[in-house]
Parts: sequence; C-alpha cells; structure tokens
Amino acid sequence: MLEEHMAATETSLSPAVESVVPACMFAPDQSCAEDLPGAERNDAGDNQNGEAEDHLDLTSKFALVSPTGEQYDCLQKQLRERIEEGCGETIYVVGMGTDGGDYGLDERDMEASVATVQSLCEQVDADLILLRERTEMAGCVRDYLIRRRVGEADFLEVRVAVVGNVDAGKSTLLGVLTHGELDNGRGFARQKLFRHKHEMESGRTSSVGNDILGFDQEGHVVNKPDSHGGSLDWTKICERSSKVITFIDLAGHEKYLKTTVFGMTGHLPDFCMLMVGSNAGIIGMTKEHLGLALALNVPVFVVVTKIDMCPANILQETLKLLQRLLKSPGCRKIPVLVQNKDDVIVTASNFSSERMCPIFQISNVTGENMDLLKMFLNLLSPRTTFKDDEPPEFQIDDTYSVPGVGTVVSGTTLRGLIRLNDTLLLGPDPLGVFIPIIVKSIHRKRMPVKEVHGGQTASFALKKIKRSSIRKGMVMVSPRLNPQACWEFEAEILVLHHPTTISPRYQAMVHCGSIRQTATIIGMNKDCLRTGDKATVHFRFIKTPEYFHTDQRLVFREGRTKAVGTITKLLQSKPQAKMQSTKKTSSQVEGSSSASEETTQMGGNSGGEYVGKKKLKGQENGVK
Ligand SMILES: Nc1nc2c(ncn2[C@@H]2O[C@H](COP(=O)(O)OP(=O)(O)OP(=O)(O)O)[C@@H](O)[C@H]2O)c(=O)[nH]1
Repeated sequence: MLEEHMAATETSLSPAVESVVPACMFAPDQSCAEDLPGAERNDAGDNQNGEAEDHLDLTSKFALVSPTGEQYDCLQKQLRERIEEGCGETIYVVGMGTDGGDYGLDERDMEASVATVQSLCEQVDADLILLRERTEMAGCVRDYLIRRRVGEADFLEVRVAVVGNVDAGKSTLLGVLTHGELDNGRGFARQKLFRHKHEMESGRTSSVGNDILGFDQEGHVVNKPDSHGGSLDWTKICERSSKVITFIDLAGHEKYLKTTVFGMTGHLPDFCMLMVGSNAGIIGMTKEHLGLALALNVPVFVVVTKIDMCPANILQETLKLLQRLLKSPGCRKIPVLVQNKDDVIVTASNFSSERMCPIFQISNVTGENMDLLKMFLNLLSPRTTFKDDEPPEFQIDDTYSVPGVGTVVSGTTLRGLIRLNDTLLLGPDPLGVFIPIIVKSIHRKRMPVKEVHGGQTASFALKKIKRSSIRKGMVMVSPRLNPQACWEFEAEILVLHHPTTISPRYQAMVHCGSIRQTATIIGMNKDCLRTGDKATVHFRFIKTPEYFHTDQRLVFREGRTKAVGTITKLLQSKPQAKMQSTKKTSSQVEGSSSASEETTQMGGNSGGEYVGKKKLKGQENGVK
C-alpha cells in the first residue's frame, strides 16, 4: 500500500538520504531546529513554555522566579489552556526563555521557579513530575510533566494501534509490557495475553485484541498480574492509573487485512505502533500497514524488535532501509532514533506533529530499551480534545450476547457525555430508522461507571433488543441531533492502487469509522480512475444506509485495489432496488450546473442532491 501511496503521491523519487535526524533537532534550541524542514517553531512572542507575551513579559527565563500577581494569573491561565490542549497534560520547561538570554538558572532561581510552578499546579489541580534535568550555559534547565489529577474512577486514555508483519513480535511485546515478564524467544510472553471471548469491551470475538497498560501519576507501570494464572485485573489497573494505554492489537497476516483496516478506522487510534523484526526487516505487510496509518493521518512510531538475536550488520541494514522508507516522498516522515531519555522527551513532546517518526530498538528477551519505550508511552497524550456539552455520539464496533445481561454493544464515544439512564437513538436500521433506547448500564475497561466522555471506549448493556438487529457501524446518538441515515455520499478520493481502471458501477468495501460496507461508484468527475488519480466520487451503499459525517476519512478497497479519501458531502436519497444508467439532462439533476449527456443514477430516483455525470460508454461492471 505504501509503495502505491508513494507512487500515487509522487512521480519521481529523490535520492534517499541515509543519515538519521538527531533528536536534538526537535529540542527547543532554535539553532539546532533551524535546519529542520517543516519543524514547528515558536512564533516570536512565545516563550519556551508556549506562553504568549501579551503585555506582560513572560519571555524571560526568570519569569517564574518571582512573578507579580498579574503575571501569576497570566501564567495560570496559560497553564490551564495548555493542559486543556494536551488533553490533561503538558511538558513544561523551567529555565529557558525566548528573550535571547542564555539558558539555565542557578540553584536559587531554579528553586523559586519550581515553587511557582508547583503552586500553579495546585491551582489547576495538577501534579508536577520531573522528567529530566540538564546543565546549560547559565545553569540548570528542567523538563516537567504536568498532569491533571483525576479521580479514582477516571484516567487519561490513549489508544495505540499495534501493526506489523507476522512474527514481528507484536503479541510478545504486548505480553512483556502488560505482564512485566520478559520473553524467552519461544513465545512465552505472548501466551500471557489471555483473551476473554465474551468480556464486555475487551475480548472482542473479532481478531481485534485489546490490552491495557496503566501508568500511575509518577509514570510507573501499575499492571500487576495475579499470582494464579497471571491474568490482569483491569479494574485494579484503572483504579491505580492516571493514564491507560489501550493497545489495539491488529493481526499481522494478510488474510486478516480487512480486520486490520477495520481496527485502524473503527477503533480511532491516537497513534500507530509499527513493529519490525530486526532480522526479517521490512517484509510482508509492513509497508501496507504503514501506508494505512499514513492514509488515515495517524502518527506512527516504529519499534524494531529482536535486537538480541540480530547480527549488527543486519540491524544496521534494517534501520537504513526503514529510514529510507520513512523519508521517501510517499511518507515524508522524519525518522528519529530514540537512544536515551532525552530523545524520549524530545520526541514525545513533538510527536503529534505527525511528521516525526521515533524509532525504538528493543529486545523482548533481554528487555533492552524497554524503559525508553515505556517512558515514551507514558508521555503520549490523546490527539483530540472533547467537550462534554456537545450532543453525544457513540459508534458501535462490536456486539455481544452476555448471559444474564443480554445484548451488549461496545465502541467509542465520538463526542459529548453519555450518562446512565440517558435516552439515545440507536440506528440506522436497514430502513434508515433510529429507535430510542435507554442506557441501563455502562462499562469502561470492564468497570461499571456512571458516565463516559468523548474519546473514551465503553460498552452498554441494552434492554429488549436482539443482538441480531444491531450491526457494526451503527451509532447511538442524542435525539437532539435528529440523525439522518445516508445511502449516498460524495468523497474526494486518491487511488493508491488499481490494476486497471475504475469507472462507475465499480464496487468495493468502504471503511469509514466503524462502518464497513460495500458501496457502488455512482459517478465521478472523471471518465475513469487509475493508480495515482484523484477525483470526486459519488458512492452508494449497497445494503443499508449509514450514519456518518463530512470530513471523515475513508478507505475504499477490494482485493489489491485501494483508495483513500475524505467524505465531502452527504446525500439524502431513498433506498432503491436496482441501479441503471439513464439519459438525463442537467436540468433534471439537482445541483448539476453544466450540461451532461448521460447520467448514472439509481433507478427511478432522483439520486439525491448530487448525481455523477460521467459517460458510461456501455460499461457493464464498471471495471475495464
Ligand atoms: N529473541 C527474541 N525473540 C522474540 C522477540 N520478540 C518476539 N520474539 C519471538 O518471536 C516469535 C514471534 O513473536 P509474536 O509476538 O508471536 O509475533 P507477532 O508479531 O505477534 O505475530 P502475529 O501475531 O502472528 O502477527 C515468538 O516466538 C517470540 O518469542 C525478541 O525481542 N527477541
């Protein structure tokens, strides 16, 4: 997929540069960051902590030493905003300014500054955790993690999709991380990943697995397997954690690609962890998975495993090829080898920029560099902020029948706040209808809770509804939204690969959020599409109408054919049994301004607001 992505986005490859970008490129030191193409830079007027200058001079490294009342209020407001932006946390640098002075504070000024930050943290109900201390020209500089305090029942949730070719060590790494015991190189650690088939939310019967790793306020892993059988008590982990990483464990084998694509679109990962076996290198599905993450704009970090058993020259070769791939025009990433704690802090604080791609080299057997990977995971923040006052929307990605409970749906809260006993609309059914349902119980990470917020995964037990009447891709939304189901939509798509040409009537599977349904191309603004082509395409689902939004990303695939895109328009239309090509003039087509000789549309129906207007030239199946 990636090769196709590369081919599709660029025609000529520039010579690959082998050198790795040092992590210091991303450090606040501007002299180093200057050379970095596209690196984010502070605007004039912002200090190292991102504080706007306004009328108060907060750009000096001494700003925190003894702030006036007004400055203190300003600092507090800015800290609040930064925590909000960082979804509950932020990295704060003490001892650096942007006023041109040398970095670093002497012991007394550092002490006073830290006391100010500590007091600011108390005001905003957050904790201050020292990440690193270093010596600069004029003294000491410290990086702190500031993390909002959460109640016992709450924690920050970050979702990481785990992808990579078969045997890259995905399950083994998750076993080592979540159970704290190293592997023996013969599959010991992966046995620990016990999947509970019918557990609410987690043990999904599909092959999308879930594992959690909890960090306490100080960044220590809280996972503790019990002494009998070594299973993990999710409730205990969540109670002790201030941050929980949910790993969405996606299958490595090609035959499960459909599930992997579903995991990446439907489970809304914040980040993607691409695993590469150092000895095997970039083989099999590695590029496909990387391409998928790129297509969906999910920031990627790479974990190269098995360094304990890999000869040095092979490891170097794998790293070289990996860096070349990441820098290639199709990816345009900046690979950064993470070798120490400083690199972790620098890469973690710049990671959501999407351009940087940290690379870890680990061994699941000796545990080498595992501490760096854990530290990095603890510093990852969710990518999206959510507001509770929006009308709630929840997308269903799985259903279960739980004995004694009934039908259970699991999925992700896309926005808003859902409370126990709320009435939501569940749908759409095949007729596009939504039915009211009352939320009778909510589980989050296997724990009963009273409410769930945007960005959180959860499961709901539903009363008086058969599991068979619910399907993946359905939603539960606030009645305030007056939800409408759509049969048709328009999307801007880019064809990453197709062996010949795609034309109207072509059918393929559309993945969009947790929607997974075959759709037909009704029309497009080009006669046909080849690899690398971009077009505006009009789709129609073949089975049922769906609920979705504009701006959502989609993947359109069938066998080796792949296209990615963004939904640009929702089109209302009634279900129709048969497709046909009819002659129609533009005057009969709503929204059609230019004359079109021939129009493809659903039989007997106006086709909604938009109807593609391209010649069919007698094609029967849409594929030449
Ligand atoms: N020596 C060594 N062996 C490892 C390491 N990581 C994994 N292994 C071994 O590699 C084999 C494959 O690991 P898995 O974790 O099953 O690989 P996977 O990527 O999950 O594979 P699929 O689930 O099939 O996609 C197992 O026998 C592990 O014991 C490592 O760092 N060093």
